[in-house]
Amino acid sequence: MKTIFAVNGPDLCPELFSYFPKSNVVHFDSVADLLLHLYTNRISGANTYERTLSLVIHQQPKRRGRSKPVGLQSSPASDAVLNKITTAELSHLIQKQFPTFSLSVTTPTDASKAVAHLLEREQLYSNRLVRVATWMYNDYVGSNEPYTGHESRPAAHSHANHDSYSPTCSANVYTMLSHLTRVRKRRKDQDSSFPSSKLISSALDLRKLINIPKDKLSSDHYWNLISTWDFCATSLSTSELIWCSFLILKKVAQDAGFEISDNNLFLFLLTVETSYHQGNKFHNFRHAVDVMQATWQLCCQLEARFKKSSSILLVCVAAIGHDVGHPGTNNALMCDPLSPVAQLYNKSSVLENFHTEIFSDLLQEHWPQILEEQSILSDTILATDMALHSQYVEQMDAGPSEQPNLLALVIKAADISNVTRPLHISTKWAVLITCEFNECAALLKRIKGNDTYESYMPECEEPMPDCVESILIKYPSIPQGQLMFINAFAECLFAGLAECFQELKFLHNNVKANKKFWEGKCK
Ligand SMILES: Nc1ncnc2c1ncn2[C@@H]1O[C@@H]2COP(=O)(O)O[C@H]2[C@H]1O
Repeated sequence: MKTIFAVNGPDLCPELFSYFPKSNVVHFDSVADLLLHLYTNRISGANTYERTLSLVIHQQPKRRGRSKPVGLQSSPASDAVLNKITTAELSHLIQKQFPTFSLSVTTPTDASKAVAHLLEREQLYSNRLVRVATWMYNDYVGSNEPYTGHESRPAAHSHANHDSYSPTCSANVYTMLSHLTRVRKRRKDQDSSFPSSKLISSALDLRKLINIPKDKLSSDHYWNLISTWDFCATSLSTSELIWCSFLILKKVAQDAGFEISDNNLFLFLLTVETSYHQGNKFHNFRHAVDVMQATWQLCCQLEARFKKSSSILLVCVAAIGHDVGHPGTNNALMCDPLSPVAQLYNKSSVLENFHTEIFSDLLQEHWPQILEEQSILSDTILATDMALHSQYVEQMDAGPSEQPNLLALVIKAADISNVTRPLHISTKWAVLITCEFNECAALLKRIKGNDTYESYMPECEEPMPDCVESILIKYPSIPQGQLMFINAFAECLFAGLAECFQELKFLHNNVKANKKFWEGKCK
């Protein structure tokens, strides 16, 4: 545990410092300052709040004197209102705004207990593979024994980390099950008694968090970047990714007549960003922005074919949320060994169902109007399940009367469109997915008990070289892998799309050109 955040000047008992150095306690005078600090560190990458366990010790205000729950108030001095929330409310707000953070909130009274508990877990959690296994399998603690699955665990043990919401001491170690459980509880209780995230957008000017050089902002720099197929999300910072997403969504929302203020749109995007695991090599916010930009570009090409102006907005929103909470693995690993989340979804489109449910909850809070077309959201996200790939390709081949839903086809194409980007961009995505595949293989080996967690050496940690030839020297297996993926999945999809929609012929031409290059490298 790197830091303890102390909010509102709590009395910290001396016992605490037998576990933890005093110098590592950071004090905040207000909840607003704490939130700004969390966002700033996350956006800059200084602390993702995923690799380590963090703790907030919150001094609850002495006198409240309010009759309504905070979430229902609209005070002009919102930051003052924000500062009056209880520890339970702060814990709830943080879990809602920073869903993937392993950040616990506690009272001064429970602080020592919480610190001891977190320190006990922390050493294990510092290993990336143990973290991923914990997210997926919930009760998994990274022992070097083979893991056999959720069903086979004794009941008492299987919920060891299933932290039901406890206001005073919730040792919040992120897991997919706890995320889903919270979302389901919110839906069931419709709990308006807890603070609405709107409290944050009315208290903070979120635009100020986006750190971008002035000269780039004042010109058409980002607008030019997002308006072409040469968009390269891998070379953008988190601030720039949020800014590009803001530009796209503001435009398509305006065209569709779906009102959202700039500050609420920033809050939505910040919450989407914190719903992705920044430490994943491929399935992270960067991939989400890449897929949304591709989706938007494809929609611009196909614009005349859409019956409703809201379609483009809905599919762009679906695209940015289509992988929220992704553990950086795959459905096969979710199902074998059986994870609790796979069990809940009956092993069917497990990750896609999970993303849909998590993202619907996020939209309910931040942009409920989008949920008026809930079926578009779920149909498009579910369409990204590669288990359905051949079904889509076959339907397209069967002729116009059998054609699948156009929006589903667009997001599906966008999801694997990295192989149709210009070669220097496509190669970078290839490296990232290859590193993620390698990590999955390493995890599987440890789950089976064939290697130890301690021996794991993370890959792709240094910056990637810029030119294709240098990348291939470092990652010689890329050409073979790309050829396999293009031959097995991508080429038939883009050929089918080109056949049905001549506007999308460029995708087929691009993938054929990239394939030729990879073939040349495999000779
Ligand atoms: N460039 C690529 N090379 C190999 N596999 C890819 C590539 N891009 C996408 N994929 C695979 O296609 C899948 C699409 O769905 P997922 O995002 O679940 O996971 C993705 C990867 O498994």
